[in-house]
Amino acid sequence: MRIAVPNKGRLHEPSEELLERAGLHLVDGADRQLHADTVDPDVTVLYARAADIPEYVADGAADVGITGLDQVRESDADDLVELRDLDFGRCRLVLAAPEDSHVETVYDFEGGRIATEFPTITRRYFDRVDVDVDVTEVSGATELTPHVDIADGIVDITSTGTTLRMNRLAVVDEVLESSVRLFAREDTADDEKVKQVDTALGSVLAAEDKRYLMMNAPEDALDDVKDVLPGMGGPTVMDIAGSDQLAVHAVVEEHAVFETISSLKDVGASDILVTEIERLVE
Ligand SMILES: Nc1ncnc2c1ncn2[C@@H]1O[C@H](COP(=O)(O)OP(=O)(O)OP(=O)(O)O)[C@@H](O)[C@H]1O
Ligand SMILES: O=P(O)(O)OC[C@H]1O[C@H](OP(=O)(O)OP(=O)(O)O)[C@H](O)[C@@H]1O
Ligand SMILES: [Mg+2]
Repeated sequence: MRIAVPNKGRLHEPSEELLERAGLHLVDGADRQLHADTVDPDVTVLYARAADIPEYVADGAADVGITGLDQVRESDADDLVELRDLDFGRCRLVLAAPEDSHVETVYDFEGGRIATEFPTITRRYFDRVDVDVDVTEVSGATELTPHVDIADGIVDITSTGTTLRMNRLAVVDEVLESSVRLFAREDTADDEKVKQVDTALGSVLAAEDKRYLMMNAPEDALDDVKDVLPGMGGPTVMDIAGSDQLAVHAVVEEHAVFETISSLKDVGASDILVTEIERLVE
């Protein structure tokens, strides 16, 4: 079973980090540029350009892929199914025009020229809104093209908005909201190994916004402690040898930790520990 992962660029490191955190540790090999073995002898990692990954999965060179939704939509690859939003590489594909142009809506582009690294998505978008434009594919520095009379507008990626601002471009419309996805082919999406990898990656995401709370509490405070802990399936309660205190463990939403600790102290809990959770399989 092969996982295609971006070989460079901004998605490379976070993708590898996610695999590591999911327990799919990469084993050092001679050519980590091309592929890497993992601790699971049945799972290998194949490195490819972010833009090529959908095609690799569609062709069967890999069984699952990790890349941006923009790349999946831009590719001609059919029969791909999205398994999971991996919640990084968040960006927007937007239609933008020079700030000083008279363009206000997409309809003002009728008969105009659009430069983009995403010609497929762009043509599909203009077809949908029924505006006739000439789409030119460029391979970088898209933001410059309206200023050198190559285009009247662009469709490009933005996240902080800095690049658009620096190039005096204003957003006219949003074309696509993107983030990194785990995807497979239709015919392999239900394979046991594919599901295992999906579950492992999902377990990292599920744990991210949770914390594990451990505390001691007097027996007669247990009901109050339970009331305070929203926890998943109630807290775990254990006797402490030679003590009239109980040990109470629970999983709590990260955003609720601050308030929960105050309430726990109020009802008599002590020695409260908060720890991160590596993975959580529900
Ligand atoms: N500014 C950004 N913020 C968040 N995600 C982004 C941003 N720019 C790109 N991405 C996401 O990362 C993916 C890959 O972009 P990246 O810049 O790493 O590679 P690239 O420029 O396509 O690769 P190459 O260097 O091979 O041309 C994009 O398709 C998109 O999903
Ligand atoms: O809204 P911002 O935060 O400014 O991000 C948007 C920029 O980020 C990407 O470029 P990248 O940095 O990947 O450089 P590249 O053109 O070499 O791909 C994208 O192509 C935009 O140019
Ligand atoms: Mg880039």
